[in-house]
Amino acid sequence: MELKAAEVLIAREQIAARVRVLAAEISRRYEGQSLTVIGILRGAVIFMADLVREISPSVNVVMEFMKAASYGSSTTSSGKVTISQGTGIAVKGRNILIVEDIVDTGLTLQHLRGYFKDEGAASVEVCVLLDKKERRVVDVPVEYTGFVIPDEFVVGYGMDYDQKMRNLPSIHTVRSVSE
Ligand SMILES: O=P(O)(O)OC[C@H]1O[C@H](OP(=O)(O)OP(=O)(O)O)[C@H](O)[C@@H]1O
Ligand code: HPA
Repeated sequence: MELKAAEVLIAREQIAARVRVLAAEISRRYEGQSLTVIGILRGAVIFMADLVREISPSVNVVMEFMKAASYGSSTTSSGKVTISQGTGIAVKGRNILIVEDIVDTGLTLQHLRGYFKDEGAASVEVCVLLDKKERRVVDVPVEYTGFVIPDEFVVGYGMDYDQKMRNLPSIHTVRSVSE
């Protein structure tokens, strides 16, 4: 099936406004401290780039990236999540903020939270732009959430369908090209 972007679900201006609010909360929480912000490739890249630039300079931000893989079909996860590309940093004693574009089943975040805890992080928090709450299969804490969205496939602002449409500045629903 081939899909294309349909209606705008969240416009770029709405995203920008919400990112500023999230960054302000994060700035208050980590004022005067160091914070290692970990973007989960690839979907989080654009959100993370905008988020870190809105965090106050009074927070000492370090940027890192990692990649997680979950086995299963493209739309359902089997529950087996692995870190396919780590950061290479020593996690012990750091304040970690995991940045994700979207939380769906929650399995990826559950695995990543566990990983950073096990590695001895001083603190672990999560910031997601979108939360598809209805899809959750595990109860995983998310400290900072941009928007709760319905169970609809979305693209843009970093999110893809078949690696495409990540570059769209707004978040869109999709429809089949034949429609
Ligand atoms: O809550 P879950 O069900 O675990 O799903 C969320 C994960 O799925 C997406 O990544 P994806 O595998 O599509 O990779 P991408 O970021 O490269 O698009 C998203 O970026 C999260 O990492
Ligand atoms: O709606 C979505 N779009 C893109 N990637 C995703 N990964 C989980 N849900 C989605």
